[in-house]
Amino acid sequence: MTSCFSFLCGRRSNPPTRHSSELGDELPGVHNVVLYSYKELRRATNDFSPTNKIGEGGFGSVYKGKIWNEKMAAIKVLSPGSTQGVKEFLTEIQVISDVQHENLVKLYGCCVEGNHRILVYNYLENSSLAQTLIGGRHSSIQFSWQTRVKICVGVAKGLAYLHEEVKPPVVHRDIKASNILLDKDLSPKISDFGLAKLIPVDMTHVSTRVAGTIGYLAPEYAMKGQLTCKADIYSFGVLLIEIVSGRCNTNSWLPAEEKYILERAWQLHERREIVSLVDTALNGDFDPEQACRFLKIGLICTQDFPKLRPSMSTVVQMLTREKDFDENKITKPGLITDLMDLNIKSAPKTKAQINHSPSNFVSSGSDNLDSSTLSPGPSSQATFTFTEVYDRSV
Ligand SMILES: Nc1ncnc2c1ncn2[C@@H]1O[C@H](COP(=O)(O)OP(=O)(O)OP(=O)(O)O)[C@@H](O)[C@H]1O
Repeated sequence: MTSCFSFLCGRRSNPPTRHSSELGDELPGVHNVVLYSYKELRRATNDFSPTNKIGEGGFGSVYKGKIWNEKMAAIKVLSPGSTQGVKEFLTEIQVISDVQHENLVKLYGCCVEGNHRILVYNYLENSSLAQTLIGGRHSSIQFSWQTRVKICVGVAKGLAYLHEEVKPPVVHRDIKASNILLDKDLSPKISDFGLAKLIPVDMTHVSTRVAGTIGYLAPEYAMKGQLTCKADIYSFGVLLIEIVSGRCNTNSWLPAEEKYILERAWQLHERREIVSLVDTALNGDFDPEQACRFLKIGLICTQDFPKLRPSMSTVVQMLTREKDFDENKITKPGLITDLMDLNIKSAPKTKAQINHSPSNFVSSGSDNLDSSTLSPGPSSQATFTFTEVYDRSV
């Protein structure tokens, strides 16, 4: 047994079969991860039956299944042959095996056997925000104003924990609606840590190749590969406006001036009509002062200049009214259209290129990314990775 994992002994009355693993050599010092056998997970999912399939992402398929003590789990199977996926698999384990917070998804363990790479999480009954509130898919869940407030504050608290309590700080890099899962009480859990980066405490930023999801990408990160916690804060700002408005950040079917949610929010803010962005599905049943406040905090989080974006703990205080802000100081946010103009008009070709090969382009299920122009279509909410650009990953 060469594994460096420390297993969770004593917590289980009848733990799953444990296997020695090459993963231990790849991730020395990883704690608190249970190793499941492939046989056990096959049994749990009825041989990965399509009827137990609950989702599909860039990583591979996700199945529902009962693990050793009748506990329901979400079982994420990495597609065979995905090099990028293996990297994300390892990052995911490294990052979330060590952190615990009520607004972060819980990793129960993993399976590493032969070519099989599988992650096992706690199962969240109400799927993701992308499949329910945002994205226009059919869902019977009613998102009242109070539920939306709970979701926004919960996600903000989860991020504040990652940025300010975990050492070294963790930048998630892919905050978006499909990575916010909801439990049976509609409490939010941030998921998908495959792109996360640990920021050394003595560094102001790390330079890295760009990965994430168009529509949520902070301009300085998309253009220069400069990654700080402020990139997550930008993505959170976009998500916050999506939750209040009940719509996706980009919708090509809408008239030009309404296509991009951030642009729309800024126009309406300037006209002092931002309240009209609040989801009409609420039928007016919301606190207008609080809703406008949330939308303005979304604009503050997405300011073009990263220093103007508050820290996540400040965002939590702003959302919960513990801290005020001066709305006259809100300037134009970093807009996706400006970013696209820059990419198309001025970036050297090698810098603007996105490589489509499966090893470095991560896209979600049926989602389609028009990467030649960086033009976001109605369903361009898939995670992607630019290559050859800022290839100085830390
Ligand atoms: N712990 C979980 N509990 C319940 N459902 C889950 C869980 N994890 C994932 N899912 C479901 O599986 C879907 C796919 O998840 P996955 O994280 O693989 O991809 P994604 O975030 O949708 O896309 P991408 O890979 O582009 O980021 C989710 O949208 C969700 O519906």
